[in-house]
Amino acid sequence: MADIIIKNGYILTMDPSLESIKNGVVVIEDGRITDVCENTEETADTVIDAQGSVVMPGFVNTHTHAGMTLFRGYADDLALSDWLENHIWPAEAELTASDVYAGTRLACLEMIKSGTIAFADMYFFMEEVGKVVEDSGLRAALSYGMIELWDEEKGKAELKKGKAFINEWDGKADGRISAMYGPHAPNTCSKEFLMKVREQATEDNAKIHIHVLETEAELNQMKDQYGMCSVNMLDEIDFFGPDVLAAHCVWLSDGDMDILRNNNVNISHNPVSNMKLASGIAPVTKLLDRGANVCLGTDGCASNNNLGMFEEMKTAALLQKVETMDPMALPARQVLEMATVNGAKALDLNSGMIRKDYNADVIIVDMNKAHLNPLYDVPSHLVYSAGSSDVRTTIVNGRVLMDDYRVLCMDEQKVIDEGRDAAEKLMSRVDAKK
Ligand SMILES: N[C@@H](CCSC[C@H]1O[C@@H](n2cnc3c(=O)[nH]cnc32)[C@H](O)[C@@H]1O)C(=O)O
Ligand SMILES: [Zn+2]
Repeated sequence: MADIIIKNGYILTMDPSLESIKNGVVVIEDGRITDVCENTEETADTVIDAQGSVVMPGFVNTHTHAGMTLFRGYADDLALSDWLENHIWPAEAELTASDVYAGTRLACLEMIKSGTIAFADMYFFMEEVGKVVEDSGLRAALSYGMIELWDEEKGKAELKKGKAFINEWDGKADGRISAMYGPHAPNTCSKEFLMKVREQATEDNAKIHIHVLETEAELNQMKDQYGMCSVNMLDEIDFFGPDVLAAHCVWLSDGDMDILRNNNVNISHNPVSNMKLASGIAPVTKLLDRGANVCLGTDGCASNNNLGMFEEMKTAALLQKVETMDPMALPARQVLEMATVNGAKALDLNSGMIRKDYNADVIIVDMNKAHLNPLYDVPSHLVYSAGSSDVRTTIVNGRVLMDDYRVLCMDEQKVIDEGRDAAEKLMSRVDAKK
């Protein structure tokens, strides 16, 4: 007997070798998908009727700072350097472990409710993030964000923290958690420090998560300092590889794109954050045309201001169209791939498709809504019309985290209340320092 059978749904497989099934069945056992078909004789403990819904792989959010939910709407409408240096960093200086715990729980609740099954995170107090991910049932690739600022002693201490986190957390929660090194960016970490991180990551067989060329200011700073851009500098020190997840990559030349593609670097595009901070427009269409693995992230809640992947998909599609002045650029199906298949590839997850032997990381999207009717084309609706609140069921590793809009893995109201309380106390400490 299987654990779960989902029946009567439109199965959007995202599997290039298996077309979508109009009225199909997904069978789940021991955390894996064991069958995807039109009909089954199989029985299960739990049978989910997905009538009028789309059954699809859950989203992979490849760049966020989950704990930053506490700064949602705190400092809007500012440029990145002013925003970070004068608002976010002073506030983050007051963060405690329990704040990050509360903020990350709020983030996980939001992600489960909006159909995200895995996320890549870079922040402080990552042990707290690990605990939240372990309990919530989600998957995550976690990194302690290391900022060195050309201070050798600070660099040593940061690398030590990064390594300790990896030693303790990589592979935890039945393999749902992986740990990465998180050197913040080429303009907050020296070349020497980045070389050390690369060496250490190779030795520990750990991946690397880093911000790259998010702003024009970074590009200019790099040119002044090294006489070349971040991508060239990182290439020169042999930093790149398929184990690198580079967030943003906005200010790329054609040569930079070739370098990223040739080194199989995973690129997290975060269009809402890039638009809100007026960082610029990443050349996503050109990267995808070259065959690069471009995935999708929301960035933190202070620059977005939510973790919804539906909104991120729509924004990505619209932004490329207006950037290239080509309405055919980045069509719905391709954006969906970025948010599922490509994200899973970047984090090395056996997820991102509804396919036999893949992880049972499945969401059910309710199409019986005014804004989703009539329905001609499923990918089109998912990208251009649907929203976070249309997700009715979220399953990760074969565990139902949300069933028909009811969150089962945490007390929703308590998580909201505790997030609000933590933010209020944090802000009174920040105000007292002013
Ligand atoms: N150990 C470091 C913490 C780094 S966590 C990662 C950092 O990235 C910051 N961050 C969030 N969004 C962005 C972004 O879009 N660009 C650059 N940094 C960001 C975030 O606020 C946090 O300070 C320290 O002691 O400061
Ligand atoms: Zn970021």
